[in-house]
Amino acid sequence: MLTASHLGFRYAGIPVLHDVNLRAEPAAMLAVTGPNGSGKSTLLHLLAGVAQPAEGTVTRDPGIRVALLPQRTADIDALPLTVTECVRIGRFTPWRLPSRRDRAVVTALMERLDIAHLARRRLRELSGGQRQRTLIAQTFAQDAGVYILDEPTAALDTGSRHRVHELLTERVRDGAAIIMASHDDEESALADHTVRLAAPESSSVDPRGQA
Ligand SMILES: Nc1ncnc2c1ncn2[C@@H]1O[C@H](COP(=O)(O)OP(=O)(O)OP(=O)(O)O)[C@@H](O)[C@H]1O
Repeated sequence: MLTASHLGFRYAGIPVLHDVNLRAEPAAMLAVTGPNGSGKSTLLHLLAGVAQPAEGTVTRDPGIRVALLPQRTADIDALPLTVTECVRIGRFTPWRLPSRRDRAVVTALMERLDIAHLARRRLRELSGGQRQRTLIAQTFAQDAGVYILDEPTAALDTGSRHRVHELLTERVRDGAAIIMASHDDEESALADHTVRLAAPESSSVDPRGQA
């Protein structure tokens, strides 16, 4: 579904990723792990196509839809969106009004992620975990073939975490590919495969880690 070959990336000449190779298969989950600063978010941006690699290639199957849940989404807080409007963006098609199915998908996800009671609240009025659940709902509203998730449950309590994990497992069962950055060993254990990124060069943490 999505393949990365010999990926390399630098910020202002400083190398972050070197020779990273991975493949996202249908009906499988891939965990991306590694210490802070090892380049997990950078790698996910390259895979989603929001940044271009300095070396190597990312290839996606023709027609495949890729949904990205970034770690930092400060821009969206500036918009005066309600929770429902934010989730509905996941179904957004500019040339038509939301269909009955769009509304049903949005409602079901809001109930699943326990944000239905917040429907009319603005994003900036939410707690960190409520906001994260809203953005997860927006991502899963997209009916994508590949979901790229950057530490999706980092801000969530145990109950919410389990809800998200159930959703991930279901999407995989339905044939999606999931690529997920995570610091949590229990969460990474849900994955079928793991890519571990090496510690940044200035750090002495786990120098064996190699993608
Ligand atoms: N926009 C940027 N400009 C310059 N350097 C950056 C930029 N974004 C990230 N970096 C640097 O690139 C390296 C990798 O960052 P990245 O956010 O990809 O790591 P990460 O593994 O996702 O970290 P964390 O676990 O803390 O989320 C870090 O050293 C970081 O300081």
